[in-house]
Amino acid sequence: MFLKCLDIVGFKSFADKTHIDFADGITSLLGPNGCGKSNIVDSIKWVLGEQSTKTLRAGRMEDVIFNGTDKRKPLQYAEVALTIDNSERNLPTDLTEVEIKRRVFRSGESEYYINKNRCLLKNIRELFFDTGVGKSAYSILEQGKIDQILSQRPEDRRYIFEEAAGISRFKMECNEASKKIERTDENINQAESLMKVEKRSYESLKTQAEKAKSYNELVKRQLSVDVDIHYSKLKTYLALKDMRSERNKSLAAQVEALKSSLESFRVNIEEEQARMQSESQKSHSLQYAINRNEEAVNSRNDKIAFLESTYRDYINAKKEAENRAESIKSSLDRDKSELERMQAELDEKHQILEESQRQVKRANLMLSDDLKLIDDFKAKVTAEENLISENEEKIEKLGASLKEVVDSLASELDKMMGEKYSFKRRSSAEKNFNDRLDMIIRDLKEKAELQKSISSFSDKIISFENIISALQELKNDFLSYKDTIPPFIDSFLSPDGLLTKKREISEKEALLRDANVRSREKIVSFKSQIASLEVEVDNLRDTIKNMEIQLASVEAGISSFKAVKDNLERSIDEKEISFADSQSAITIANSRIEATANQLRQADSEKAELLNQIIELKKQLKELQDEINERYSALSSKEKEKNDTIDKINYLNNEIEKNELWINNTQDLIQNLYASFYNTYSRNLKEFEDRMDAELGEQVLLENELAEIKKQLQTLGPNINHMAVDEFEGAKERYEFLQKQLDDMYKSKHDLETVLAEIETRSKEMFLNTYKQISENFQVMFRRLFGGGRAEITLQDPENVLTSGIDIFAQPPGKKLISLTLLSGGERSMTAVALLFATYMVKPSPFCILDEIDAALDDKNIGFFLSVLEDFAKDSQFIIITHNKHTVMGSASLLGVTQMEAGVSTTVSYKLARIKGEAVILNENDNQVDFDSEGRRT
Ligand SMILES: Nc1ncnc2c1ncn2[C@@H]1O[C@H](COP(=O)(O)OP(=O)(O)OP(=O)(O)O)[C@@H](O)[C@H]1O
Repeated sequence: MFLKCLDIVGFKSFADKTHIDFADGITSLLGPNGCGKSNIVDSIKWVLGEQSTKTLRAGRMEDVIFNGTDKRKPLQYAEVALTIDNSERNLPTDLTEVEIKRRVFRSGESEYYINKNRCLLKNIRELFFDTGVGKSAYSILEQGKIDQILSQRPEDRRYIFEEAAGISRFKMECNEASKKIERTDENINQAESLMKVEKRSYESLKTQAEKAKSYNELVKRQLSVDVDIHYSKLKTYLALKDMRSERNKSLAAQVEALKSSLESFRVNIEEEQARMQSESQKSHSLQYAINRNEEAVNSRNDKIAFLESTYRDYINAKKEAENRAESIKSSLDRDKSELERMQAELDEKHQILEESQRQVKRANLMLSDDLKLIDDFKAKVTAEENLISENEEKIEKLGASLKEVVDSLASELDKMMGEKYSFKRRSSAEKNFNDRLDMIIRDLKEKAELQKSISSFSDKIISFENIISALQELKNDFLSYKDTIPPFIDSFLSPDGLLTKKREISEKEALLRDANVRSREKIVSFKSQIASLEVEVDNLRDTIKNMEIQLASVEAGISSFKAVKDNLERSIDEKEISFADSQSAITIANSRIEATANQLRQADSEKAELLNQIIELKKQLKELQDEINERYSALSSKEKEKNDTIDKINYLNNEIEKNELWINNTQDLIQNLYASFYNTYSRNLKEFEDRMDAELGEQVLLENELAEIKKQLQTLGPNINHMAVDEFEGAKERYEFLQKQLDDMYKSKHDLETVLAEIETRSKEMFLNTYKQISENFQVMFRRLFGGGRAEITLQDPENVLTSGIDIFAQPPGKKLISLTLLSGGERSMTAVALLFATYMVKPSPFCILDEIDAALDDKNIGFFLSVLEDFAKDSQFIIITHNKHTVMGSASLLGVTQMEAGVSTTVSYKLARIKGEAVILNENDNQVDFDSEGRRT
């Protein structure tokens, strides 16, 4: 088996996803006209890469997409996937199963896949090269193709032979090689015309380049000679410059030496001047010291005079202080005895004051005690009053409770007693009881009287019968009285009873009222105590007031007394201070007298010392001035020497400047050399520094040579193409490149032609070989299909087998050998089938789809056709679209195509069976299918 299954969606009438499994051997595809059988064939062609819309029976490629029905909308894309069993390696790949898929969208975009990998159409075509399968191979044979095979254009039949010969690939390669040769020819032509142009410019540039080259060489030589001339001059300038520089160096060294000696002069002079300055400063300071000492002697004289007058003043001051101290002392003694007396009086006054203060304090304490007591009593009164009002509140509440209890008692009584217990009844019962008791008492009294008399009349017997009966009646009276006392009284009297409550409330109320009475009594007593205390308080306040007045007057007396005393004390203090001052004045005067005497002694000795110093200083000053005079004459001679040296340095510097000028001029000449060189050659002379150390020729000779070169350059003229050398290089490169390219192209063309010739030879061989076999097989197959007759194929142009058309001649049994056009429809089909099978015999295709090629065959020919088909079906897979019942019955399996919904194709499974010896078609439910409704002819 080669074709394994087919999955279609959206392709032509197969709107829904449709999966078709293919079987081995012959499979008949059956169904009514227009149900979509050929669409299955189209889908296989399409997935194998068919690009011709005509072959696909479509106007445009978009027409293969389901374009909708009355009920369905058109789809946007069509997709067909064909799965191929490659276990026999019919396809050039190691995969055992290959799925090729093609998808097209309404936008025109197409996609190809091999085993789900996106690929190009080319890849699919290559997969099927020389397998007999493919868009233009002979694996799919429709009625249209029969016409093509048998058409009047013998060239159109070649593809069958080429496919069988396996030269399709070679043919393609030949085409490609031819195209390549054509392209190479075009390229060669282009390159050759380019070459012509290039050669012209090559030769012209060559001449120009040679001229440019000799020009360049002359210029180079000119440069080299001129470099040497410049360097020769440069060397001279540099030598001159060096000489001047050297001279300047030695002059500068002399200047430096003079400068350093000048410096030492300067240092010596400065040192000498410094020394002289220090010595003159010294002489000044000596003079100054002498002056100062003389001034000091004068000041000592003044000081001594001053000290002597001061000494006298201090003696007088001492005497004054002693007199003052004596008078202060006597006044002080008087004041002190007065103060003692005043102190004793003041102490007494203080004692009186303290006593009065104590009394006031006591009275105040008593007053505060009384006030405290008053406050306590008032607080108690308030407490009792609060108690009373609390109790009254409680009494009020108890009164309300009592009223409630009395009201309840009254209503309870009223309720309990009803009419049974009346006052009247009770009054009468009480009256009866009372009367009865009075009667008994009376009776007993009588009996008692009688008893007394009995003692005298013992014969008389006292009868108690009457008393008993009276008591009996009393008991009855009591019982009837008791009946007037209602029993609920007990419940009233019980601990929870209303009467008990009433009594409790009354008791509480009585207790509260008693308490209030007691509180009121207490309040009265507290208030009387408060009143008496308040009287006492008023008295105490008056007393205190009086005492305080007294106290104030005592205090005032004390303070005025104290003021007098304080004054006295202050006067004593002041006098004591004055006395102390006088004392210290005496002491100070003593010490000052002593100190002044010392100072006088000191001043005298200092004066003597200063006079000695003045003599010594004057001697030193004389010596120093002699030395200064000596130094001054030495310094003058050094100054002269220094000025001489400065004059010499100035002269040398002048010389150096002159030399510098020379050097600068030489430097300018050197720079001019560089500048003139650069101006002439646009190059830096320094580039040729190596010439500096070279042995340069004589300058005159060099200049002659330069003049000669310039003459030669003039001869070459001004028209030099300076780019020519480079341009010539480029042109040469291009020329050589083109030449190489041309050589390559000639070679590649030659190679291609060789390959083409080889392919053609090989193709020719293969074609002829296959052609021969098919030709032989065709004769055999024709006879077999026609049951005799003769047929042959011939090459129209045996010299050019690869392009030659192929003629077919057929002679059905009993007829003459005639051209195909004269054959009947059935004969044409048979002939085409014979050719197809003849080809199969040489190169069987792994599958073959035959679309109604049996349509024109009669039953006899169908028999021949089926017998041949069965033979081939052993090796190949055949799918036949047919309306012929015999073909259907000769198939191994059936596949039905139908349209349950108008315009939408689906597949159905059918199978063949024999019922009562007759071949029938059964559907999936084993129901017999009427072939005529599925097919066309019986
Ligand atoms: N793009 C399309 N969308 C929907 N239907 C299409 C499309 N292209 C073709 N068809 C329908 O497919 C049908 C043709 O199917 P097909 O030629 O396969 O029939 P068939 O079974 O081979 O018929 P017959 O036995 O007559 O040869 C037509 O009815 C046509 O309208």
